[in-house]
Amino acid sequence: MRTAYTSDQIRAAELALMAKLPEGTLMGRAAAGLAAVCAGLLTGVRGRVYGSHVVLLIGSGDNGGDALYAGARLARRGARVVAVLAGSRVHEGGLAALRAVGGRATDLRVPIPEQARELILEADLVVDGLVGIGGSGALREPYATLAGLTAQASGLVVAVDVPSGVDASTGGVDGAAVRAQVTVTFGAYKNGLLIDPGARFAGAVEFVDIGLGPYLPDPGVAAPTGEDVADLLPRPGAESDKYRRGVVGIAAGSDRYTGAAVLAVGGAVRAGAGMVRFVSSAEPVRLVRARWPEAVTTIVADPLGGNPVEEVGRVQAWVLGPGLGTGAEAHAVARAVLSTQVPVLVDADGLTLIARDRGLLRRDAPTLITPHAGELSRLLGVPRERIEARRLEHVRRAAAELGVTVLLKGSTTLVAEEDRPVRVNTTGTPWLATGGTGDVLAGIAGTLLAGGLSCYDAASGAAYVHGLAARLAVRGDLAGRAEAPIAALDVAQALPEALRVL
Ligand SMILES: NC(=O)C1=CN([C@@H]2O[C@H](COP(=O)(O)OP(=O)(O)OC[C@H]3O[C@@H](n4cnc5c(N)ncnc54)[C@H](O)[C@@H]3O)[C@@H](O)[C@H]2O)[C@@H](O)CC1
Ligand SMILES: [K+]
Repeated sequence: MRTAYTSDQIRAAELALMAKLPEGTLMGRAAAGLAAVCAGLLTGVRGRVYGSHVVLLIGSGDNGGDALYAGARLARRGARVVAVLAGSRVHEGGLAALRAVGGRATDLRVPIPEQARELILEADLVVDGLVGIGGSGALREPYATLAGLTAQASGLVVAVDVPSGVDASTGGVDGAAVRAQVTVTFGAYKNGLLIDPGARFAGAVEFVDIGLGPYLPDPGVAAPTGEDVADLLPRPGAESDKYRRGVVGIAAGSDRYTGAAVLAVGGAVRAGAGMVRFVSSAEPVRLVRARWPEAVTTIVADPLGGNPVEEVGRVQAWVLGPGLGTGAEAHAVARAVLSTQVPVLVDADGLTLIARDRGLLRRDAPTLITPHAGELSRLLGVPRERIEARRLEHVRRAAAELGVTVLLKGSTTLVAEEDRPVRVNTTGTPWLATGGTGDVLAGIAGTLLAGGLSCYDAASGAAYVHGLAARLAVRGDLAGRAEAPIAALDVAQALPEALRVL
């Protein structure tokens, strides 16, 4: 499990560790790690460090100090290093170290002279040491202009600890931020490196151990690795039969919306359900039977005329909602499913129904909801843009207010349950942003719920496997071939391979 922390948590741990070490030790470790990564990158693109042009963007805090000491190390190896001093103060020790080995420093405060632009645009490497975990709010000038200029850099951009402009604790970005190819982070991951929009600015994250581990508190955010997910997933044993492996019920589709049902059932079948019981009106049932003969189907002609899921037979978990519709008949199906005593996953139209009738969520058995930001917006009464900008805050709030497990879809999928770290999924791909992939995800998570996983584990395991399957589908394999667009059914079809390589 890769764990991540807020700035305050990191700072407290650093204070505890620093108290036991000679002054400057931690910055020395950070700068050495940063310089090593930079040297490796320069060697990769230029063949050597000697003679390369390095520009350091230096703010007034210790983040700038790290960059200056690392710049000094690079200058010692023959790099031509220029520090752009953007703050009202500068880390004096770091600046002296850089000057001692022939590095230059240019004091470039507002307004940004043309020279700063040229330096940034032409450098082989730009090191962003403007602000780290001490940053708060939108970047002020001249930092904002400098951060914006990094987008035009022709060389590499490496962020120190966290890209300046990204809120390390939340991943929020208000205004300009440095867009890095690599972020070298010290001591522990910061939440903002894993959660969008911040994660998008961080690029590849390189971790430098400065000895903080024993001093870190319980994490607020955690990203499961493939190994973690493999450990979670149920594997059939000698004594397994289809009932023990888990029967998942799927109440989805309507005569108007049939595709979502086919995709959700596909996700469940391909994720390895012991059995899928599908209940819907006649047309979706016809299509599901044609595509997935493995599913056992029930047609409900009149959901208002009695309990619509009574005849379905025993299930260990339900998936409710994809393509279900939002009228009175769909409401009757939702009420019947949510009245059962087994875990229920609510997605898509099911979310519209519970947004209108919160009473549906009053139940004893576990509930997992899987909204995207728009659907969560309706559930919380918060504008979609605000949710997108503050995903961590809102997924936590939804779990607390609704008393359910919440999987918030998006470029980085988050899973929240009260009193647990928010789980972040790292396997997604932008190609997943296509219609129907959410239905497949619902089917996978439903299968894992039916297999006995908790909502929290089923949601994070499903997100991981779903993202991995999408990556496989995009490339044909994991061997780095070119990427191609995918359809939702491709993701379902790639699930067995994803489970094999996990
Ligand atoms: N504390 C420690 O033990 C260690 C800290 N390290 C480095 O120190 C950094 C933290 O240093 P600091 O606490 O000095 O803080 P930072 O250097 O991250 O930033 C603080 C400075 O930035 C300014 N600032 C804050 N928000 C701003 C904004 N929106 N626009 C413009 N300026 C803004 C503040 O006025 C202050 O001068 C870490 O990110 C890391 O890079 C490392 O050297 C490892 C050890
Ligand atoms: K930075």
